[in-house]
Amino acid sequence: MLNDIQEILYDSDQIQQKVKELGETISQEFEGRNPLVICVLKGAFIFMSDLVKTITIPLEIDFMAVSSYGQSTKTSGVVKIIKDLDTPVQGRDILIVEDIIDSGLTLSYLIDVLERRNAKSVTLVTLFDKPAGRKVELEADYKGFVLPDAFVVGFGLDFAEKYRNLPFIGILKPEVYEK
Ligand SMILES: O=P(O)(O)OC[C@H]1O[C@H](OP(=O)(O)OP(=O)(O)O)[C@H](O)[C@@H]1O
Ligand code: HPA
Ligand SMILES: [Mg+2]
Repeated sequence: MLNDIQEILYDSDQIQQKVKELGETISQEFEGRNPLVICVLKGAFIFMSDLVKTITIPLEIDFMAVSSYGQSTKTSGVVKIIKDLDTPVQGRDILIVEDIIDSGLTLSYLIDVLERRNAKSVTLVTLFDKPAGRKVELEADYKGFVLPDAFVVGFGLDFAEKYRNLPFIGILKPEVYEK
C-alpha cells in the first residue's frame, strides 16, 4: 500500500493538531445550539470520529452516505444518496462534516437537500480542500488543509475503496490508476 504513495502531504500528528483546532473553533461557534453533526460517508468517517472527540459542547450525530466517484479518480457528476439520515433536520442547526471538497458537487447537492428540508442553518467543515477541482462555487465555513491539484488518498479517502486506512494524506502515484 505504501509503495503506491508518491508523496505524504500531511502526517498523522499534523492532522490531529488541525482537527483539535477545528474542534475548539466549532465548540465556540455552536455553544448553546445542540447542533446535528452529519458525517458524509464513507470518506469522512475518520475525520468525524476524531473531530467530535475534540468538541466540548452537547451535540447529536447522524450519517448520510453519498457517492459520485465510484472506481474513478474523476467525479461522475451524479451524486447518489446511498443512505439517508435517520433524524429530521427541520429547524436544526446542522454541521456537515466532509473529508474533502473537490468539484464541490457532493456538498452543493447535500446543502440543497438540507435546505429543502428546512434546516435552520447549515455550516460546513472539511478537513481537506482542493480548490483547483471546483466545478461549482462553494466555500467551506471551516477547513483544515488546502491541497494541490492531485488525486489524494488516506485518512478516509479512497481510490476504488482502497487506502482509506492510511493514517496520513498522500498523493497516489498516477500509475496506480492509469494502468
Ligand atoms: O467535491 P466532490 O468532487 O463532490 O468530491 C468530494 C466527495 O467525493 C468523495 O466521496 P465519494 O463519492 O468518492 O464517496 P466515498 O466518500 O464513499 O469515497 C469525498 O469523500 C467527498 O464526499
Ligand atoms: N481522493 C479521493 N477521493 C476524492 C478526491 C481525491 O482526491 N476528490 C474527491 N474525492
Ligand atoms: Mg471515494
